[in-house]
Amino acid sequence: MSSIFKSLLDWLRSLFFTQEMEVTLVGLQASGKSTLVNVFASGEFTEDTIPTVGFQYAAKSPRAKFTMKFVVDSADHGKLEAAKQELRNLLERPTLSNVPLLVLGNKNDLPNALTVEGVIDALELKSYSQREIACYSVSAKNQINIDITLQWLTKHAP
Ligand SMILES: Nc1nc2c(ncn2[C@@H]2O[C@H](COP(=O)(O)OP(=O)(O)OP(=O)(O)O)[C@@H](O)[C@H]2O)c(=O)[nH]1
Ligand SMILES: [Mg+2]
Repeated sequence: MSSIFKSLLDWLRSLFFTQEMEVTLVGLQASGKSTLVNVFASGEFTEDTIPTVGFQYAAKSPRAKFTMKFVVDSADHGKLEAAKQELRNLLERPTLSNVPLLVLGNKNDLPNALTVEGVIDALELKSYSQREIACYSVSAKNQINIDITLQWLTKHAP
């Protein structure tokens, strides 16, 4: 990674951590949630092959505003139907009706990964017309589009 790009990313990360917000990261098994949490917190990709039992907890603030991210393995085509259903079930909950949502198609470094348009289609994101949804294609491994993800989170902080 170039040093200018790295310092930009470090700056975004520091902005992000001066804000108080609560982010919930949801996704199917092995979509890369823990890896992303590590990348956001430390900037380092650590090969995380240990599945999380229960939930992983980074930091919490009492004044936190609630935002949500939904992680999809964009290279695992067999799981997209299940991801679509789980997302639909989640978004039908009345308590989540006003929560901004960012969908991340992770692992875009893999050769068969869907494009961002492919993720939008596979998850039928256009059917949620009443809700604020953004969708990015990212790679926790190669740190692709982690900058715009941090920007989105910063913008949605209180
Ligand atoms: N190629 C590639 N592999 C990734 C990426 N992100 C995560 N992985 C790999 O995907 C596997 C699962 O990652 P985890 O972060 O453990 O996934 P998780 O969503 O936390 O999984 P559970 O805790 O079981 O729900 C690991 O082997 C990671 O190294 C990525 O951007 N690219
Ligand atoms: Mg995990």
